[in-house]
Amino acid sequence: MKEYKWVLSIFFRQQPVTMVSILLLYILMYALQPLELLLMGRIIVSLGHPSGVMSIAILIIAYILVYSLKNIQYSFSLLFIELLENKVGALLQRQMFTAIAKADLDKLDQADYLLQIERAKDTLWYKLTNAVNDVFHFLGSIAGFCMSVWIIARLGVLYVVAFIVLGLLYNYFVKRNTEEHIAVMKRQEHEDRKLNYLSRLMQDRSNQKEIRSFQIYEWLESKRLSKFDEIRDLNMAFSLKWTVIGCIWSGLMLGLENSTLLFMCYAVALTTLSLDQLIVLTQGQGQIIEGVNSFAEFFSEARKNTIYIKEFRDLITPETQAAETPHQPSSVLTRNRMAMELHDVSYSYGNSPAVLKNINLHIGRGESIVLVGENGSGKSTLAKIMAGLLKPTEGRVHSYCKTSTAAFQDYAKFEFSVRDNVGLGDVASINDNDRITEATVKGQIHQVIQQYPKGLDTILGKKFDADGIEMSEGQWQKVAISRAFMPEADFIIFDEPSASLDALSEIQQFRNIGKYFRGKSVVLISHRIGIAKLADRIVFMKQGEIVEAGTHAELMQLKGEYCSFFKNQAKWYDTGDQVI
Ligand SMILES: Nc1ncnc2c1ncn2[C@@H]1O[C@H](COP(=O)(O)OP(=O)(O)OP(=O)(O)O)[C@@H](O)[C@H]1O
Repeated sequence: MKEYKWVLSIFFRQQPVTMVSILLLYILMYALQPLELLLMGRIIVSLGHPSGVMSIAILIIAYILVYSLKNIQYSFSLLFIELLENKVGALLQRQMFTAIAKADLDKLDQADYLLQIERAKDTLWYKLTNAVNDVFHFLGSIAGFCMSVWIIARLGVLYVVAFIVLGLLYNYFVKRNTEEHIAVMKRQEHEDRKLNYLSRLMQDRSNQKEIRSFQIYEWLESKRLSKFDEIRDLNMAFSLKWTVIGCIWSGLMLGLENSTLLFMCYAVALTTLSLDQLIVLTQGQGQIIEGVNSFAEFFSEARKNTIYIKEFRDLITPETQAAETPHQPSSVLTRNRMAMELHDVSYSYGNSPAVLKNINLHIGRGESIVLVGENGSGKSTLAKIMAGLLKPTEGRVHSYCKTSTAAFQDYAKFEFSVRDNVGLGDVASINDNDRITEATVKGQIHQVIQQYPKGLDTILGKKFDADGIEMSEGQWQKVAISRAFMPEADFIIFDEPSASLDALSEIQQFRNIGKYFRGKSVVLISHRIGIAKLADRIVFMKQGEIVEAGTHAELMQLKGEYCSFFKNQAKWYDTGDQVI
């Protein structure tokens, strides 16, 4: 119920007038039901006295009025609910995407977090307004239930007790069904994600090359089908079991309900009950049972919804940051000289062993550093920590630079215009043609864009625009690099900015980085060892640790890890060039 309170407080804060209006409409709707019952009883009594034609007419008009009011109320409450859904939904959706944008990057690879996002999306559009709707129904049904009990109690308290017992028996069924449904739901969600993944695999363009070349369509399809069958069987088993139980239970309940009806008919025969009272009682029986049922259904739905709402709430609630280890504030001199300091930084992805261990690194203002090391030695992880995309599991990072920019090997491909793709590097200048053009020159994609008839307005990608341009991987990378040239940054991170570039473009790219970022702090990761020679300092990493650091000459003289790494790579290239 904590979650329901949270949802209601959000909705009441955002849309107080709409919420109060819906609440009043619901109470009115439920209170009108027993009123209908009363009027019906009165009409039947009046029919036995033909002299009161006028009073019968008034009663019938009142009955029609109440009936119409109920329908009008229903239509309006639907309208208000839709209004709530759109207004509050939009706000919460924004909060959800903000939370995702702020989450540690590592989380976006974790199954639990991805499932949480799926549940949150579901919650946003259905479960939240459902929760509000359910609460209103619940409050309304309490009002209706109380009125029905009052009407029936006047005919005999025993009837009220009997009808409530009948309602409770119905609910035993609902309770058991809910418990099992929750278990099935949880299991199905995991399987659904796997099924969606397999379906996406087969429709995603980037996978089609491998799927066709290796002819793995049948294998994938059988995997998808078997997952589909597994989910279907899970659902069918649940539905079948509860359909059978439901039939038996309904049969039993019908028997019990009819027994009470027979008893009431017997009372009419004995003239202890009048005909109009019998009608009021049979109607009232339905309303009381329905009332008890709606209470049970409310709690059962609440149990299911709570799971989702809690996930949504956890997702949009920022994590409380662990208290930072106190440290000596850096002196003004340090701040003026340093761009970034890393103290005893370690990092683990989830519960896996640490992939970075006790990294201590100081990067000076205007210094260029190249991170070198074998695959998996932790270079990209370190770059992401420097860029603030990952928070160190242990240790501290101090950045003394105001603005930074980065280009990563797994760059984003936005299916927007060239202008947007490049301009997003500095959103404030997204319409500044001169700056965007300048960035494309630095990123070496200007000449290609010039050939497009729509120039900077050319849409990249064909998913949403038939006239869109499909770029090659290297061209896409040049667009990503151009983006990194947009901001006036004083700290620059390039994680393999040339992985997809041809050899000449690659050499030019490194020259451009040196030329346009002269005087700035640059951290560069590259597998092309020759460019390391151009850096002020080379940092060699192995198994998550910095094992050597120094200039190319110093490290070659050391004849350690870097020296043998360099020699091994250099023998495959013509080392006569400045850049290998
Ligand atoms: N999202 C992730 N989740 C779990 N482990 C990861 C993740 N990304 C990287 N790793 C692990 O962290 C270690 C370091 O990876 P990282 O990408 O930082 O190395 P790298 O030196 O940049 O490698 P490469 O030269 O191949 O790009 C690897 O063992 C890798 O398996």
